[in-house]
Amino acid sequence: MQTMVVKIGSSSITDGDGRLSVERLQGLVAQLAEIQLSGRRQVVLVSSGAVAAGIGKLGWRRTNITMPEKQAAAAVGQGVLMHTYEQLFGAWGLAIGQVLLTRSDTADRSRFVHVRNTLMTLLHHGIIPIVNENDTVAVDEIRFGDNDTLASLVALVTEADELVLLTDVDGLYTGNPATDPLAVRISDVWEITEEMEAAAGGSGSRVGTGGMRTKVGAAKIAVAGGCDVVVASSAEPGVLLHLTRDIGGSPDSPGTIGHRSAADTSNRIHGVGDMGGAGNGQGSGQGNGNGNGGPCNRADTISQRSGDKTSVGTRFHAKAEPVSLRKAWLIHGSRSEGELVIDDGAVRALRNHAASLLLPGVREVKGEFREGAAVDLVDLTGSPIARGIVSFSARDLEFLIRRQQSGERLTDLPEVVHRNDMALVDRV
Ligand SMILES: Nc1ncnc2c1ncn2[C@@H]1O[C@H](COP(=O)(O)OP(=O)(O)O)[C@@H](O)[C@H]1O
Ligand SMILES: N[C@@H](CCC(=O)OP(=O)(O)O)C(=O)O
Repeated sequence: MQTMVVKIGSSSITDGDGRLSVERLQGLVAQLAEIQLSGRRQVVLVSSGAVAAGIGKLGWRRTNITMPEKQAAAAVGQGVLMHTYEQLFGAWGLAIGQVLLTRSDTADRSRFVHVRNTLMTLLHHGIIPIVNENDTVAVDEIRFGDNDTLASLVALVTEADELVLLTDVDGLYTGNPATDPLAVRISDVWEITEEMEAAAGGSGSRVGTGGMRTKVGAAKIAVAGGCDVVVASSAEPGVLLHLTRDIGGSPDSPGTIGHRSAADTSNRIHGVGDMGGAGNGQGSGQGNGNGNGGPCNRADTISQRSGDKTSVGTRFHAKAEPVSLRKAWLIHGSRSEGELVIDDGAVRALRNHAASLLLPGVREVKGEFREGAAVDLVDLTGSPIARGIVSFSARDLEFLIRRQQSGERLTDLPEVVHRNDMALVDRV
């Protein structure tokens, strides 16, 4: 069965006063339950709202709140949130499981694997995982900080087919629609450009965190791993039902956004994805009905397809040749513990010949790390080339480099970073 990760932002589950709105949650849960129970998808929910729910429950005001107070509010609110979900999903006969994560849970490979096993086991038993950042313990160095990024990693971990980011706006616009009345919605994105990233601004609400910027960042991660991403409005009636009813329909109806057939999903992360039949709208932007002028021109250059009134939200299409889960994890999930400066010959070998990194290509070792750590491989100017799992500790590597420089011939050494344990930064 296909897996769909749905992230609901704080702005979508709170009322005008910033308090948790059970009514809004009810509508979304009803859709998720229908999707899960009909067998159309197995659902993973990433839900924000702990801080908002806590502040509402405690009667605090959001302005001038300190970090410990925010974390205390999350401690209260997470309970309120899960109690609410428990009741709402329970009414449909569905069980839920709470999964609270920090960045360090994905940075460490073995914890990443444990998180994956837990999520997969919940899914196997038909239990809906409800994921949030573990706000009460997360400090800056180990924080995702926004649930969009967290949701994209959850999509990678669960090898999801689709990540839906539900928010208070119906997609990515050519500018922030809260401040730019001429901004138009982009309906399909085949390649995330710098211009597009620049158009994505911060949060428009009092309760939201990352705004569109973190959603585009999340989309970048998920599409590299072979997962389609849709940014859509939670307020649109039946939005999730639209998105899941439609595999194989006509390209422009709300029901046709999905393009992956059930048969081609098994290879979605490890193999080559199939974009068959989904090539519509690729290329320059379509007319957006705005006539001439700035926003119109901007839309034409930054969107592959703008101003489409019929589709749901913005769909970021998965890369046709996704990287393996391990490589996606290396670049986006792991935390680098050091740096290897490599010479130009090694850069060429890595980039052009898919080679492993051998000792003669390593010029310098920076940082303290043990064998098996994730390290960045940078060129002589310091530009990042790749990240990989290193076979030696920093100390051993330095020792080997010194022996090599003194003229000793070192044979039969393992690769410093094996190709299978390496991801090039510009490919992921
Ligand atoms: N280019 C853009 N297109 C659409 N929305 C944008 C854009 N730039 C900034 N935004 C803002 O992003 C907001 C959604 O993000 P956010 O407030 O963080 O919501 P959530 O709580 O759902 O994560 C929108 O309300 C909008 O004001
Ligand atoms: N973990 C926080 C939410 C952080 C966050 O990213 O919020 P949002 O931008 O509304 O998705 C909470 O539960 O309040």
